[in-house]
Amino acid sequence: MPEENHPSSVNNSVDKPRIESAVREILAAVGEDPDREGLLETPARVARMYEELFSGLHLDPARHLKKVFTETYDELVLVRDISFNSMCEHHLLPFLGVAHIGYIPRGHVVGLSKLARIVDEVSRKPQVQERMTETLANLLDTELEPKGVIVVLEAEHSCMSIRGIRKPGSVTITSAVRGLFRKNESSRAEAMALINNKK
Ligand SMILES: Nc1nc2c(ncn2[C@@H]2O[C@H](COP(=O)(O)OP(=O)(O)OP(=O)(O)O)[C@@H](O)[C@H]2O)c(=O)[nH]1
Ligand SMILES: [Zn+2]
Repeated sequence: MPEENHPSSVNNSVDKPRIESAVREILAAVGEDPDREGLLETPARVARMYEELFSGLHLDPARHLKKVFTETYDELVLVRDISFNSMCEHHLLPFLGVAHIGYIPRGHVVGLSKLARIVDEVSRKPQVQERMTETLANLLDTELEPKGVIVVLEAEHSCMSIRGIRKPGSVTITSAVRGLFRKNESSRAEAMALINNKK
């Protein structure tokens, strides 16, 4: 089977040699010696790391939501505390946290793991937290056509923790609602209470 069709292969759309030469340039530009022993393999490591961290650029997360199960259940389904890490597009530093994904089915449900799979895949690209939140909400809304969708992300941005304003511990919360959650305040409040009801 060719590598690009192998299910376990990371996509090969990332130009690793190009990343390697760019990383050598950065090392030289900051005053390092890219040829010293400890740094010799660094450009190749960074290239492999970016291939992993940006793999979402070349994947379609909607494919995880194509297989559904017919169910009459039409109350809230909520998976809370799905850990994720993404990359801030302004500084290329990670933002890390948890996603809470809820929806009210309309005749069919999706496997619970698929909600975590789409969080993983959507997270693996340079972006801002607001867009990641909207992307997840739109994906669920379009693919599942549920009665409602709620997505809440809580994350710490390392561009705010380790540089610049340096406020470790600050948490950014974003939310996106669709359908019933947009119109119905009590449904939204119920979902938010479950999300916030942390043990
Ligand atoms: N809205 C939003 N802003 C983000 C996100 N990630 C990082 N930022 C912000 O992006 C902004 C970029 O601001 P700039 O003034 O262009 O860059 P900067 O001089 O490095 O900013 P400072 O971080 O304030 O030093 C900063 O305020 C970051 O905190 C995000 O997911 N959403
Ligand atoms: Zn940033």
